[in-house]
Amino acid sequence: MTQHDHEPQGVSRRRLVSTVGAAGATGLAVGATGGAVAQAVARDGLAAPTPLTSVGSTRVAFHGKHQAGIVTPLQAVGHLIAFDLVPGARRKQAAALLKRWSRTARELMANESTANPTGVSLDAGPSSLTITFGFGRSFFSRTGLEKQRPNELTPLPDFSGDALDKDRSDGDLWVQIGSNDALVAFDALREIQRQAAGTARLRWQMNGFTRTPGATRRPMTMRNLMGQVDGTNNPKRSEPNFDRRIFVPASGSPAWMANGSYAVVRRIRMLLDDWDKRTRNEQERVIGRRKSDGSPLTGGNEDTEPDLEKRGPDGSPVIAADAHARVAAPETNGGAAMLRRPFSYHDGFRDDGAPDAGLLFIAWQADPQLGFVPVQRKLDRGDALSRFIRHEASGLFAVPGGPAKGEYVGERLLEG
Ligand SMILES: C=CC1=C(C)c2cc3[nH]c(cc4nc(cc5[nH]c(cc1n2)c(C)c5CCC(=O)O)C(CCC(=O)O)=C4C)c(C)c3C=C
Ligand SMILES: [Fe+2]
Repeated sequence: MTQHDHEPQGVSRRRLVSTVGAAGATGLAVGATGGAVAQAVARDGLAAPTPLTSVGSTRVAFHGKHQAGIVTPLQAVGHLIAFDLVPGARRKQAAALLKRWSRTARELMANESTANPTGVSLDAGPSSLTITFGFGRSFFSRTGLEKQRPNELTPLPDFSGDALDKDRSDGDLWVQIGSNDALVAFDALREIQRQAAGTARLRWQMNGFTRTPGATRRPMTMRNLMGQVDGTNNPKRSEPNFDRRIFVPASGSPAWMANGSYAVVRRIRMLLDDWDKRTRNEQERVIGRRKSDGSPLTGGNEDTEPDLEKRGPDGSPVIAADAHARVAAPETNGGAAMLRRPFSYHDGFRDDGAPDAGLLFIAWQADPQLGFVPVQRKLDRGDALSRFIRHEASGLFAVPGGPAKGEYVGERLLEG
């Protein structure tokens, strides 16, 4: 079964829209891909062939209005990779690369790759693989396409809390890979990197993860490495202004970005040893929500709207003035909204023994100047969470709309 519009079928649509961007677990209740059957061999010690589980058999469509990997339920494993064009590579070589990458993405996402030289993903189904492509600001000068460069790629401002590593920021081209199987994701990563040879070289790579589908009794919003329920108040696809906030309109400008979106990528390290020393109450005050179930401190359950006006017996707001959820909320930012679809990361331990771990924060919006920037400006000034996090790398990428049949991603830019 294919996920049309990048959503699994067979799942309650209501539940799905309410958990988009946080929904590693929502991908589990889907049917099997036609013909995709586990390659188990019936011999001593091995079970007879059985159909793939719903996790393995779920396929996300490559073609569509939007690229896959934006409203697709978040997968268990993610790789983010940025490339720079090699000296001498121009528009023609870039177009050839995007053509190769698109063919690979289409085949791998359909589990129909004939190449598969590594064999790493041979036994698995498509496992909700998505491969999403974007262009950084520097791409346009390297390829002589400055006139096509969207204003939305204006560099993000410096924020006072930034400690950015330039070598792990930005890039001409950006690829996001997601899958519910780590081997499938790794194989896609290798293939994307292999095909870049001679045209683009790796600038940086980051590896992330979230919860595995089926790990919880029911689909639940994911938790980040601070243990918080994260993704609750994401914009819902059922909301009338969802598309307007997240995607460039079909009539939008530049024309090649129709139905596309802008991805803000921030590598945010969490100071977990400091965080873990705080009491549960202190931690909950920092966010404004309960750790147990993500419900607002003003009461109710995870889906209850926080009451930002409510005051406690001493007259102070129950959700503190600097609570992250208050400072970031669209209601306190003139409606500014973004779709957060982050992966967690863990890259071992630092010299002081602290985990090098945090969030690969990815925010999707129609215009980062109206989504991420005003919210981050405000968080930068007075967010209780900022004492426990460090922004270490940053990128902003234009992610064109989904390819039509026979088209490659970015064709409208590169052949326009
Ligand atoms: C600039 C945008 C944001 C950054 C950077 C950011 C970092 C960040 N957030 C968490 C944990 C949580 N964030 C939550 C809510 C939330 N965060 C943002 C924006 C940024 N977060 C928004 C717009 C919202 C929604 C606010 C609202 O409308 O209520 C929550 C609460 C649950 C939820 O709604 O998701 C948590 C928890 C971390 C750990 C982090 C950096 C590491
Ligand atoms: Fe947040």
